[in-house]
Amino acid sequence: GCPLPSLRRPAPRLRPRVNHGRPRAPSGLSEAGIAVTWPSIAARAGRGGPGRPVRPCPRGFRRGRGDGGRTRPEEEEEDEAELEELLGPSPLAVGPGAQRVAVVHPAVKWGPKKPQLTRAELQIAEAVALIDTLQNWTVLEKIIIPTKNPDKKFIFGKGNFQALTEKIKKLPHVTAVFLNVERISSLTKKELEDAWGVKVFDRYTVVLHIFRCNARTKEAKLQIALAEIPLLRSNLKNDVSRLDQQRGGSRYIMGSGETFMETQNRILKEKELKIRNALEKLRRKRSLLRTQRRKREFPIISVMGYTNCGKTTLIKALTGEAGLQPRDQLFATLDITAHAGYLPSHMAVIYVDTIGFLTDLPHNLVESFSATLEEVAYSDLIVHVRDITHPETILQKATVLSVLKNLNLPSYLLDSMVEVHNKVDLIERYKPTEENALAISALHGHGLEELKEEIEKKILTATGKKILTVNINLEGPQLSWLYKEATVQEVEVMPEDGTARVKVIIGNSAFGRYRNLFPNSKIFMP
Ligand SMILES: Nc1nc2c(ncn2[C@@H]2O[C@H](COP(=O)(O)OP(=O)(O)OP(=O)(O)O)[C@@H](O)[C@H]2O)c(=O)[nH]1
Ligand SMILES: [Mg+2]
Repeated sequence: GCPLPSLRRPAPRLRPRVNHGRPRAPSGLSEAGIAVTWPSIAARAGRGGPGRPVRPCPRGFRRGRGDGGRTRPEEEEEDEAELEELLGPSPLAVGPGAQRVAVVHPAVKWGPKKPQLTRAELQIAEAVALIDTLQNWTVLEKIIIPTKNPDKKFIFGKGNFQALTEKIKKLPHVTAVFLNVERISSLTKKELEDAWGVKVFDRYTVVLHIFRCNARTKEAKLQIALAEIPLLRSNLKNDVSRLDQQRGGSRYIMGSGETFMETQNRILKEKELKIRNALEKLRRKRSLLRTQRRKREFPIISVMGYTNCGKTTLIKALTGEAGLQPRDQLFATLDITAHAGYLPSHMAVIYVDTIGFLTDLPHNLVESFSATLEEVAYSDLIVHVRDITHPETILQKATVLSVLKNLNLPSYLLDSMVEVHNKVDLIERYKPTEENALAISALHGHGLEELKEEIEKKILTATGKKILTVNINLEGPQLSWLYKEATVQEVEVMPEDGTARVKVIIGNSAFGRYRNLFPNSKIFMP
């Protein structure tokens, strides 16, 4: 089924809490709208340093993503009404019912279109995984049909088509055929449906359906609605030309001077514009969020990788957040969500969970989601997670790297990327062949300490921060200055001489100012 969750109301603004003695919670982030989820501190007793009480988790943090930071409730209600309208039922929706599917994969036999890296069986396996992702959908039959050119209007040769039609007709329990090509025209779809007597879906429709079922936030829903527009447009063209053939010539809508086609096209154009505007509004809010993030200086780590490689599982393991739900599904995560965690030196960071990648992801869909991925440009580090047990792990890596390249990310982000080889619990004595790659099991928690060390090293380089210990006089202003300008991690008081050793994470410019202001303060570099 495909439940349609109702639109969530923005939560009220939250006030950040002052918090000394341990890393501050990145509270300001939730103010600006992104959901930052904060791991339970109680589960990390001992992290706060010896003898210091461990504070409970800051209250009021929302789980998942919402949209906050708005001021006028009337304006919000208007937006909400417009969104409800834009996100109403789609004519392209596949419907919630169960489907028993025959997967038909046209395998290219020869010629320039022959895929270099992917074998037909693996492509079929991915097609089956897409179907299995959908509740109530099952694969009854897998059929590979040789073809010369899958992009042609008629995907199969005449003989093949007849054989296939006979085969499908002999499968009485099948309710739909999933033709594993990127897209078929609505005309071809209709012809095939007439010939086979069942519904016919292409990759685009199936992926779109999965997205629709998994979308939780307004932004994801809007992006899906946007991805549907070109499909609606081409359907309209086909429908109209079919009508014209039947009736002979265009019809005018009474009194309007517009043909049916023109009216429908105009309506579509208006809808597209509205969706783009609504998305733009959400994005403006997010850029506000970015400035806030910058100001508060919480390093951001984007966790990326092929779908189902274990991104969500890894973030769950790194943040100890129980609410995260990794699923053995493709595109389980559709929305960018942020989650707070600590690095070994107690530095607070934000991990960003992202949408997974897929080879041959329909072009329009990638486009409608690339804006979401552009956010990655504002992170300090990318962690690339790979499912090292997958037979196509090398192709998957190539796909991810090529998508990342097309996002126009700053080169330092690509150069500093951390490559993580996940699911090593499934392979005996696994050793990465790539230099610098880290072997982990996100599920069983192996290799996570090393990973955190590596992340911390790179984050310190990326953000130009240092970790150091300074000696201060408790009567002087140093301690409160440090609390204000840097992140104080530990304060070790020496009562006999009224001083303290303070461990801080400090940016370059703040460090320069500290040295000017307190030239006599002793500094211990690590
Ligand atoms: N054996 C094993 N399974 C793992 C490991 N990490 C993740 N998995 C499993 O892989 C599946 C996918 O995990 P997710 O964390 O949802 O993957 P994802 O990359 O977030 O997937 P999408 O959001 O769909 O792109 C789940 O069934 C996890 O339990 C691991 O280290 N070992
Ligand atoms: Mg996920």
